[in-house]
Amino acid sequence: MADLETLKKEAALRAVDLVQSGMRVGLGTGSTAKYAIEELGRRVQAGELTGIVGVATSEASDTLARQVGLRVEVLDPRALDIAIDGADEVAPNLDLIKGLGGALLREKLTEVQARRLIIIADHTKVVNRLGEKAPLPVEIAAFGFLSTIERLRAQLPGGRLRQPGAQPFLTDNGNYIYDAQLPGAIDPPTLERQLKGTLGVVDTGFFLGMAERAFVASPDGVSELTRP
Ligand SMILES: O=C(CO)[C@H](O)[C@H](O)COP(=O)(O)O
Repeated sequence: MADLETLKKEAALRAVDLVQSGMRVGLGTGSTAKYAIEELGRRVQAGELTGIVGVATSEASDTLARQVGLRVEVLDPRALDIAIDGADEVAPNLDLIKGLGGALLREKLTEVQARRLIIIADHTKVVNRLGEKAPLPVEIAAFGFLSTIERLRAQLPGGRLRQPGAQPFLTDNGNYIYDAQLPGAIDPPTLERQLKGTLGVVDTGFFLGMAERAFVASPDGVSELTRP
């Protein structure tokens, strides 16, 4: 049976097939998006794609993209033709939870400007409802974070500051992340509005109504899901 890394790569390659010469491409973050960036670099180096400009959603993806020979520019107000990224959960309507890799803010800032957001994932990321497996990452300002967490705990009690070691995890934007377990019955748009209205919250890992399609790889092959 194909291992998860093989599946991630298969999904990534399908998404890269949508990229054409001259496109401005949003470059996602994470172990699945990595395969898409590497393949884009390979096609550019091989001369199969020309005039590609990448806009990276994290410092890590920026570094990788340059290493594989992609031209990388910062995000400006121009639209991106396409963005390719992974996800932590993919709901049947293609609403997503993202941000376990910690890049949610730059991902959202970038991908909201993409004409097409293409998600790449292995089959373990597909869920019936958001929050089924993954926590919802909420990026919060480092200043006053204990107060912000108290406000968040009043809404989502089962959560914790992301702290892999002695110090809290620091995002590329100098912020912290609160990983919130979601209760069973939530309405993502309502919760998103509530959280975004909470003092100290910068953004959430809900990506609602943004993805156009998802390539999901399983041992049976790659299936293509589109937004209903
Ligand atoms: O949102 C993300 C990073 O902020 C990633 O896209 C998400 O965590 C999926 O990562 P992976 O492909 O490594 O499972």
